[in-house]
This record gives sequence, structure tokens and C-alpha cells, in this order.
Amino acid sequence: MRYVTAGESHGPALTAIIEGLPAGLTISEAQINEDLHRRQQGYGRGNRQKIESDHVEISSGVRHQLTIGSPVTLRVVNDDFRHWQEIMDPSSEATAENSVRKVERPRPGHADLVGGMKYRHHDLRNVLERSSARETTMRVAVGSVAKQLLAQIGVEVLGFVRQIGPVSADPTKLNTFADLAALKVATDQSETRTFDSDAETKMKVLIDETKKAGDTLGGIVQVLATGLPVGLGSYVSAETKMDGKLAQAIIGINAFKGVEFGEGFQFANHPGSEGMDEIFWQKDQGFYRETDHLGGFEGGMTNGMPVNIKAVMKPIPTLYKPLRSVDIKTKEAYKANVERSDTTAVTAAAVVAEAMTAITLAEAVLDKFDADSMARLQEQLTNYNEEIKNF
Ligand SMILES: Cc1cc2nc3c(=O)[nH]c(=O)nc-3n(C[C@H](O)[C@H](O)[C@H](O)COP(=O)(O)O)c2cc1C
Ligand SMILES: C=C(O[C@@H]1CC(C(=O)O)=C[C@@H](OP(=O)(O)O)[C@H]1O)C(=O)O
Repeated sequence: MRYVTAGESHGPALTAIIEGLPAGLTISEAQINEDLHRRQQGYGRGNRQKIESDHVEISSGVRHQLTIGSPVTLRVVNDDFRHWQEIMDPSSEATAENSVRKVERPRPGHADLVGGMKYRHHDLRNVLERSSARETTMRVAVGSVAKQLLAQIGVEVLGFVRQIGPVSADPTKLNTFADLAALKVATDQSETRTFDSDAETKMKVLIDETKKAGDTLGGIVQVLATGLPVGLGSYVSAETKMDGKLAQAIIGINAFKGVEFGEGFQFANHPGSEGMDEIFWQKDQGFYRETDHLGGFEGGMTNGMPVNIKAVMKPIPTLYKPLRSVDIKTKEAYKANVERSDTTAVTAAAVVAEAMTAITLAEAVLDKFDADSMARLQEQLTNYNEEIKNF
């Protein structure tokens, strides 16, 4: 499976094409719309989300909710385009009027300056329109399709929030959830997409205070994936390691600066005797573990335990309290003024991280097994899992 997204933040629409899905996969448009809605929710987001109400249109590759093996096209309209028509219209000619509104003031922390230098753009709008995280809408749409495929082979993926600014959810409260379905209900109901209601209250106070001060916040998201077959990815070559592929997918999300698996950076604080997942065996179960310190990977391969990823998002770079920068035309120093921006988007980013994890895992499953047809994929997985159990 591979996919490509296209579209600018204030252009007419966003598109994704997915190739290589098995035939016979049931796809629910309502499920994609629910995931798009989840991405739009969250305390601390800016006014753009009041304009957009993301809905997908499927225009190829699916008949009566079943894939037919041909490329699947997904499209989401940008409702904000109507306000930007003059500036973003793909077909009308450039005029003196619309070129007056060139962007020549690069925002620190954005792609603006380096993107302008690299592509020789003197109107930085040509950079910011595509570097905007508006594009993550399509990653979530593709991720929703990937999650639907994974769910049909018993794999569940869920992203949620662990920390906003310095306010962290209590990790022991995670243990109160029996499964990912229960955790999903709780985090979907939370305005900060977390599982700890005490932390949520503090997070909201912090977001309000930060917004009032004209500042922004980052945070930490977590993604869990359960029910994966053993042996996705390989130790034989660096680029085939599954944890490495997931790290790339997560760091590819706008504003993500770090990723860890299992105990992650905490491994530095513990001796080896506390960090491994010891091996046990029972006749009816085969080999199993009682812990998941390693976050589901040994030798870059899934080991049958839940995949456990945490990742950090930097604070939103556009501030109401402006940062210093320099005009690319006049070379004069200035302080940026902002019309609108998110105070924090960690809640949305958790849904994007979930999507990127699902896409990467679905790609690995489809690579490993004969996946021309969904039924054949399921048959093979049943046989494979039986073989692994009897190893
Ligand atoms: C869901 C989401 C929403 C975002 N919203 C904003 C925003 O409103 N304002 C902003 O300045 N940056 C926002 N960002 C971050 C920028 O897109 C990102 O920092 C920028 O494109 C530079 O890329 P880099 O941080 O990966 O280097 C958002 C990121 C995500 C994932
Ligand atoms: C549009 C979305 O996020 C945008 C991501 C973003 C950025 O710079 O990344 C900047 C803001 O765009 P605007 O200036 O149009 O308000 C966010 O709203 C979205 O998530 O749907």
C-alpha cells in the first residue's frame, strides 16, 4: 500500500490517493468522518476549526462500501477557500491586487524562510500553504482506512494525550482501562483527549492562561496498537526495522521533535535487569511476555506485545506575543502580528499520530502477506498465527 496527499491549506480541497488496498475491504465513510471530527476537536484550537467541518467524499476504488482493488481517492473540501478565492484560485491570473498580499515575513519555527530559499519563492505563501498542518486532515482520512483494514484482522490502534505543557496525566490511571475500546471512549469524551480527568482540568486552566499571555504549548501524545502479528519488520537491514519506520512516520508529523518506544528515554535510568521483557511459555498460548518495557519490539520486529509509542510536539510556533524576524524583501527587522492560530494542537496531533501508526502498520501487513483479496489476507493470517502459537 502507498498513498499520496495533495492540497494547500486555503486552496479549494485536499485529496489523497491510496493504492494497493486489498479487494473486498469494507470501508465506512461514516467512520472516516468520525476520525476527521476527532482530529478537529480539542481544547486550545484556534478559530479555523470553527470554519471547517471536514467531510470525506470517496470518488474511486470503492463500490457499495467494498474496495475493488483499484486506487481509492478521498477528498475533503476546504470551507475556508471561499475567503481566500482571490489569493488561492488555481485558474485565474495573478493581478497587481492579489500580489500585493504577498507573504514576505517568515515566521520563526515554520518552514517559511528555508522553504523560500530552497524553492526560490519570494512569496512565502507558496511555502506556508503546503507546510501547514491542514494537510494532516488527509493523513487522518488515509489512517482511518488503514484502521478499518487493521480492525478486520483484529488489530486496534489508539492515540491520546499524555501531557500538555508541563501538565502530565497520571500513568497509573491508564491501568484502569481493560482494553483500547474502553480507553477510546474515555479519551474521545475528554476535551484534552486524555484519560485522567484531574489532569484534564489542570490542562484546560493552563491552556487558558497561556492563551491569555499570547503564548503557546506543546506536549506528549501516546499511541497504543494491540493484536499485531509477531514478526512485522526485520532485523536483517536497517531500513526494514519496523520501529524505525514508525519513528519516521511520527517525526514526519508537523511540529514533532522526539519519539520513544516502551520505556524510551527512561531506559537510561534503569539497569538491564529492569528493562527487558522475560520470556514464558504455555502449551495453549505458546510463547508470551508479562511486561512490555520494550514497547512491542525486539530486533525491529513486532514481538506480539502492544506497540507503545510516545512522541513530543513542540509548542505551536505562531504566537500572539510575536517573535523577532526579518522581512525578506526590505531586510528590516519586525515583530510578527498574528490573525489566528492554535494555542495548542496536541489533541489533534494525537489523532494524527494514531493515523500515521495505523498507516505504517497496515503497509507492513500488506507487504508481508498476499493481500490482493481481504479474505485471502485473513486466511493467511489465521494460518500464520497458528504456526507462531505452535512454534
Ligand atoms: C494538528 C496540528 C495543528 C497545528 N496548528 C498550528 C497553528 O495553528 N499554528 C502554527 O503556527 N503551527 C501549527 N502547527 C505546527 C506547524 O504546522 C509546524 O510547526 C510547522 O509547519 C513547521 O514544521 P516543523 O515544526 O515540523 O518544523 C500545527 C501542527 C499540527 C500537527
Ligand atoms: C487548518 C488546520 O490547522 C492549521 C495548521 C496551521 C499550521 O501552520 O500548521 C495553522 C493554522 O491555519 P490557519 O492560519 O488557516 O488558521 C491552523 O488552523 C487544521 O488542522 O485543519
